[in-house]
Amino acid sequence: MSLFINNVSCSYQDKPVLSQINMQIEPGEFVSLIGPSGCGKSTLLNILAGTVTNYEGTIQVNGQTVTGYNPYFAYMPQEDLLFNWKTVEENIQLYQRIHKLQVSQEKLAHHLQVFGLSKVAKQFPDELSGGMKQRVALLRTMMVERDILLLDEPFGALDVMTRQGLKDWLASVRTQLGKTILLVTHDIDEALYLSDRIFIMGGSPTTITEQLDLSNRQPSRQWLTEQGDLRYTIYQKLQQRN
Ligand SMILES: Nc1ncnc2c1ncn2[C@@H]1O[C@H](COP(=O)(O)OP(=O)(O)OP(=O)(O)O)[C@@H](O)[C@H]1O
Repeated sequence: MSLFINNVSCSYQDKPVLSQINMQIEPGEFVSLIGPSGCGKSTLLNILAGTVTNYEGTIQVNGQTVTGYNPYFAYMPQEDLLFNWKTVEENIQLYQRIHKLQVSQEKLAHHLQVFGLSKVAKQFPDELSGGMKQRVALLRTMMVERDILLLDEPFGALDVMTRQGLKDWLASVRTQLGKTILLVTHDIDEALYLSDRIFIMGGSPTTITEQLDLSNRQPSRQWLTEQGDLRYTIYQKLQQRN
């Protein structure tokens, strides 16, 4: 589904945080949102997810204006928030029930396999590595069957190697997911590796200062090592706060 964010501005207690944010995201696109800490990235995701409502501007999904809680977005917050007393499978099923969805055992088994989680389906989250737990959290979010995934620093708490493994994995399954994905990250390499486009946030109040089109790249670790100039350009833009 397409997502248009039109002139979105938001303040907390009269202090402007976001100003005139404009983004046009095409169906199936993977875009990253990168910006300095505290610039309002989570606020924007919360506006989309319907939990922050005091904003100006409009959000459109497939040309329809949406407000508040709506059936288009699945939101994965920074922490995995899994229940340690439920197995992997039960965590996913419980989340489905909370969202009033029914999922067949067959479909669940298929998704567990795509996510490389079949062997741990009967295990408890605290028996798994951090990377595996994040996969469970991502699968749980994805199975809510919304068309647009909002991922807020999903790999933020992981060590470098686990993080790289998950990036490789997400790059390999993203086509099978068939979703429009908006990823918030602090990590320039993560954004370069995974995205069709990168939106850079900056200024005070925050707006979109730049967007980079990477849709013609062939993402690989080799490609990434050759992107020194691009990485430096993004880094410089992130330093320009005003
Ligand atoms: N509920 C709130 N009430 C008042 N101020 C808030 C609230 N939520 C966020 N803020 C402020 O708004 C600004 C943007 O916060 P937000 O969490 O959206 O930024 P962020 O870019 O996601 O940060 P980070 O990268 O550190 O996660 C910050 O200055 C924050 O302190």
